[in-house]
Amino acid sequence: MFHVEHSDAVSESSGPAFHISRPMFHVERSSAVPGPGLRSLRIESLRNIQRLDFAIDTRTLLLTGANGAGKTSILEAIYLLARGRTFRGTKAGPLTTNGASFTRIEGVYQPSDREAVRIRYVKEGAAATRAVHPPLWPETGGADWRSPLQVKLIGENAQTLLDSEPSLRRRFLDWNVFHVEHRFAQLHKDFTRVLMQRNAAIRSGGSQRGLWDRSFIELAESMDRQRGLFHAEWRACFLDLRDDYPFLRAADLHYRRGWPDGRALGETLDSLADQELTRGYTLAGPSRADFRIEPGEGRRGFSRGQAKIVVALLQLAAERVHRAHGRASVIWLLDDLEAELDRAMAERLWNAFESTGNQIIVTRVATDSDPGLFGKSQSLAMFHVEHQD
Ligand SMILES: Nc1ncnc2c1ncn2[C@@H]1O[C@H](COP(=O)(O)OP(=O)(O)OP(=O)(O)O)[C@@H](O)[C@H]1O
Repeated sequence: MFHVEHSDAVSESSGPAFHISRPMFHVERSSAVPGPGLRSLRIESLRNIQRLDFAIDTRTLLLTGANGAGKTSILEAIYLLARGRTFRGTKAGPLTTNGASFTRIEGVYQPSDREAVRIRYVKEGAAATRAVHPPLWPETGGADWRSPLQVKLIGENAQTLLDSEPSLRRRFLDWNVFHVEHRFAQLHKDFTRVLMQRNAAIRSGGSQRGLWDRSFIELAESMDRQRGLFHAEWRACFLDLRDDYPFLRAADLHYRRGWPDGRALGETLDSLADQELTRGYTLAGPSRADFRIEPGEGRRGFSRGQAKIVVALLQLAAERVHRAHGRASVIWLLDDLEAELDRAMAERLWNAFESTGNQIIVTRVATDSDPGLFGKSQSLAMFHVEHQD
């Protein structure tokens, strides 16, 4: 089937100021049954979106519009459905539309292997709830890391991952480890509990510290094993993807476990005993783990655009690992993918995302009806998002 449709922008929202067009551009070059993906999205009172309701019948959804139109807010809505929290910092202000009392988002997601699920996120004041019908994993109550809807975001400042505090990278790493080995969540929880007890023992003089060391070391080694296994596969996928980007020719992805290689954790902790008493917390173990991209060839770092590519490749590599383990497919949320990239790089990266075969929701700053490099997609609907102040 091949179908291209152009139409003028028509308001589909009942809100006075927010508009999304009917598809301005619709292409279906494949007759394949649509794969897993979000089939519909309804938003009420999220940022500048008073009301929005639309169906998605393509693999790629392109949202175009001027700055501040509300494109990122649509990605945010999908992210809220998937993870129950926003990706924007507190600087973005309250997510509920000024003057409204609640935010409600509803989506229908079609997984690859079972009936469609309806996911609803509601936030009223400080309280937020998320519900999945029918519930898929009653035993976990739908804890967000096992949400039926999985998303991976390349957003504004994606580069922060590379130069932020190690805690952000640890969270990123652990999130990805969870999706290969679900039992990692419990391990992480148990470890955090023992770490807190051990830290409390250090702060109260250290005499009870040894009581926690055995379980601390056992849990630490299990966590390190899981992280190490994931890293080995992740690194292999990253090195494979890296070959398409000459500036990454000699780059590598290293994992640091949180204590020196070739040295037992118990021995390391013994050697740090006095320092721990002075500092008041545990100085070695998985809570000090990190990962690094070494640029190689004597380079000291990456430009902003290069760093964005690196982060995108880290996400693509993680997705390959998850796929190899039979995990549910993710939806890519790509916010202004082209920003900071030259045309050749943007095209290369876009091809890498498209070749995953997963659903992609991508935004583009544009006020015309040109789909740009996304126009070559196999299955694309383009909407224009508009907001009139
Ligand atoms: N609580 C709120 N109530 C009403 N409007 C809000 C609220 N929070 C944010 N906004 C507005 O909603 C809009 C959100 O824009 P968004 O970031 O989604 O736009 P965008 O199309 O992605 O823009 P850009 O291309 O510049 O990234 C902004 O204009 C912002 O001022």
